[in-house]
Amino acid sequence: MLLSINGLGKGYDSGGARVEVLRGVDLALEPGETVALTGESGSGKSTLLHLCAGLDRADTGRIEVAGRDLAGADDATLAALRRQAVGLVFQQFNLIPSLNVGANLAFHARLSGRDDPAAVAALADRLGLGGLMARYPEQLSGGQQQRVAIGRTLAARPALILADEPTGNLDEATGDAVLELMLELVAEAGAGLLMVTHSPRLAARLSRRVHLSGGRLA
Ligand SMILES: Nc1ncnc2c1ncn2[C@@H]1O[C@H](COP(=O)(O)OP(=O)(O)OP(=O)(O)O)[C@@H](O)[C@H]1O
Repeated sequence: MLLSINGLGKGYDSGGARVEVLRGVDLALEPGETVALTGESGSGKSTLLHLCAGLDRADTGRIEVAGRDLAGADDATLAALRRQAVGLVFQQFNLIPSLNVGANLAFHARLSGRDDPAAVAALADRLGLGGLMARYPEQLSGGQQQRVAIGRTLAARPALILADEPTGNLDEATGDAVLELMLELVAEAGAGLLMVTHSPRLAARLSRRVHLSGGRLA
């Protein structure tokens, strides 16, 4: 099992009151599965993704990534997990402005100890970025920047990819093309994907859909 979530609970203190956002979330994701996570604004989708990435800690329940329990893990273990097993793609591309495309692509692979220049070059070609390696993020279109962000994540070869509306910033045609490419590359890598989207149309392109409502998944 790549991702295993049982009875996950998370709340926040907000203006003196406690708001329980997740109230017993269960989810299992196998390698190679792509799961769309839908839910109304404020239902807790980003909260769930952050917990899966080890960026925040749950109040109750269990969450395991590639067999490692995140609840009991110390900060160093969580940081290592983020470097080696989990890849994140956000709506904001979060590219490093002072690095060119080639260096942005290699950055996470280096951090995770999987820097392989030939593999990065092949990935760049697949993403249609081969001719843009010397450019800087500000010299790219939104769709190109998001392809770099996806490539940077995939170059580190994470087992689990967490994506928060990865095409939310792009026009429909560009977003569709970028998603198609991402799904192809994720499938080739045999990785698992959990992707937040507001779009039922995009959700239908993934192998399964789960809906977050009232703090639980259905
Ligand atoms: N750090 C925080 N402190 C207090 N409340 C928070 C915090 N983070 C999130 N919340 C609250 O938790 C709820 C869930 O937020 P979250 O961002 O997970 O929802 P979401 O489903 O991703 O929403 P959207 O689709 O609008 O991005 C919201 O009511 C939000 O205001």
